[in-house]
Amino acid sequence: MPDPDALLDRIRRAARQEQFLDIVSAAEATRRFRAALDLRPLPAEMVPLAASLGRVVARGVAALADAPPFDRSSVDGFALRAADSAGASEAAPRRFRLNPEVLACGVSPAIEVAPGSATAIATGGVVPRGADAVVMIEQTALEEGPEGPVMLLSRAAAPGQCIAFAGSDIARGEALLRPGTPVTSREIGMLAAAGLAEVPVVRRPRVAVLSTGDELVPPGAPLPPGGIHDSNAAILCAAVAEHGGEPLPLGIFRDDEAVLEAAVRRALEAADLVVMSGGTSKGAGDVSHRILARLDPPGVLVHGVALKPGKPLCLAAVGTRPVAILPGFPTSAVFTFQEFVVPVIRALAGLPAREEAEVAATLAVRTPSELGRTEYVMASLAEAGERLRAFPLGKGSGSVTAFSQADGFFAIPALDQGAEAGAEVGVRLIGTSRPPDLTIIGSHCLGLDAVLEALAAQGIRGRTLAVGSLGGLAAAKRGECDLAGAHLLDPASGTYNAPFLAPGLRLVPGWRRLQGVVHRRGDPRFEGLPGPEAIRRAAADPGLLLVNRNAGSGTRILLDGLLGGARPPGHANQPKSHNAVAAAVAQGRADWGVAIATVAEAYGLGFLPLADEHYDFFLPEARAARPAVQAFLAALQAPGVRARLAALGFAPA
Ligand SMILES: Nc1nc2c(c(=O)[nH]1)N[C@H]1C(S)=C(S)[C@@H](COP(=O)(O)OP(=O)(O)OC[C@H]3O[C@@H](n4cnc5c(N)ncnc54)[C@H](O)[C@@H]3O)O[C@H]1N2
Ligand code: MOO
Repeated sequence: MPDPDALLDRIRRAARQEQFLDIVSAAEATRRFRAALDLRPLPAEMVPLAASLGRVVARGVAALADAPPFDRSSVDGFALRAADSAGASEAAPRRFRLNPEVLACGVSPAIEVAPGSATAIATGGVVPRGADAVVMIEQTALEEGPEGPVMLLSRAAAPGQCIAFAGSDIARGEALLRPGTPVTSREIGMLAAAGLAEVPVVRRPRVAVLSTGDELVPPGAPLPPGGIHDSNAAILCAAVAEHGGEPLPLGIFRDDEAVLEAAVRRALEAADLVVMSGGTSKGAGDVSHRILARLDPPGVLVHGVALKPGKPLCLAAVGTRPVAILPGFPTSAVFTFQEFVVPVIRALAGLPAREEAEVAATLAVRTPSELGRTEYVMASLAEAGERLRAFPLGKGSGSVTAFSQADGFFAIPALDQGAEAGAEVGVRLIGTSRPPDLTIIGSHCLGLDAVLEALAAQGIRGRTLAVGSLGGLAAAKRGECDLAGAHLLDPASGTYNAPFLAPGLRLVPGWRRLQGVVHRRGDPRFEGLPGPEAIRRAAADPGLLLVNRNAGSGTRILLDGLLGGARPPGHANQPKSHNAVAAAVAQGRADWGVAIATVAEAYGLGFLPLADEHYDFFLPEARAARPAVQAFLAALQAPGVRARLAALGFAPA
């Protein structure tokens, strides 16, 4: 175990080199940020009842009216004096003179119920003076007497029977809502019943959201080479609204200090809080934090947090107005936003702290971590018997999907270099995701989406975790998934998947897909060659660059077999998906690779067939009876799914 002080010293020195001169812990960053801000809820404003949904009650709201507003009959029947009914029975019914009025809803009674009399009343009718009970119509009969109509009652009534008394539900002046209550449809119903047309709510904090970066284009606009869609602004604005704020999307700004400074100054005038993303690290274009030095004090409070994702986070205040510059990487941006900015928005919005839930899980694979930063690892959860298993998404800070698709995250402490497979981790849950009905781990295939969509239409939620064919097989053996998708070639027998079966596993046939060499159309070095011949020539041509695949993938096993030990240029470039291979070839970063026909076509690439491989599923016997698994097996055979698979280019197994 290294000496922690010496380690911290090393980390500080490294941080200085990185120019994060004052890197602090997450707790210290939070402390400094909060100390500089005024975190009381913003002032109240009155809004119409219908507009109060989702807002936060600013001050106590008292009822303006009783509910019900009068003593009200809760049945259809007759209002009478309970004392007159004493002794009534089927054998000896009591007789009541019927008063000449009928108290429908909304009718104000004119006739007092005198002893020995009764008045017909509807559910919701006003109980008339003199009456102290209502009897149900089913317990009565009517007849015509010598002095007019008579009601015969066959059961004695108790005083107060079938009457809802005025104010018994809501009493005028009663406190209905307390400050800090989020208004839902339930609160709105009570307020309406108590006569309120307007509600005092906390003014929503206005949060200006700016994206910076020359490469950014808004979603919907075509991507130029090197361009990226601005996803941060979209997720941040939506998250602002989710936590009681009002987003002000201010758009995308180039890495131009003067333009950005003017935008930040405008944002500070219009908003209660300013959130930027991008340009906070150390690149030449990273200008955002420099601007803050020129605004009103106290300025930058924190720049650099010993945290992953999120190291370059910059927290500042202009007066007591919070400014956060989030790292540009999407996972880093949204993670630091959730950790540091959401509590501030909620406080200003008058909302209570967010509820946080944590579950215990066993880590499925060894997870390395950078020394010196507390690393938060986004993970998916899968049920494995009694226990939950945590699978790190392994997508890194630049991923857009890591935070959005994770069930939660766990921490690896700053002084650890990783966590071992089998370690117990506490996973803090994100959002409202619950474990899926069906977990499929292994090699991902586009065809799987056709099956899972059919299941989704039946209300069955499937989840796929792409860990490669061998990873899926291992997970199936450990009983951590319902199915493992695989396309594993056994070179000795030339067959797929079956040779890899282990006790307790069953093989479910999936479909066949064509693997082949992908190249740019028209490239004379490939055009027209048979696949295996193309590989032999390409491997011998030093001018051609390969894009390989990751170890453990079925495609890599196939390619390794065909290369026969050769390591052509580009061999070390090993992305994890068919799409990455196709993109590298299409964009000219490589000249050839191996991928499936469906993907080659999607990228407009030339395709030279190599192998008709089988994509099947390993099914742990212990899971076979689960309804979601049975539904999956049925969907695999369904004509609609088969047709979709065929349309995508997948052949029957
Ligand atoms: N030499 C060093 N390089 C980097 C360091 C470092 O310490 N030394 N830190 C790394 C870490 S950690 C992070 S996190 C990132 C964050 O850098 P920036 O905040 O400066 O972000 P950018 O460089 O502007 O962008 C990074 C990345 O994210 C994409 N991006 C930016 N904005 C958006 C957006 N609105 N929507 C979607 N994607 C966005 C951008 O295109 C880049 O790909 O720096 C490391 N580098
Ligand atoms: O801290 Mo950065 O957010 O690792 O990727």
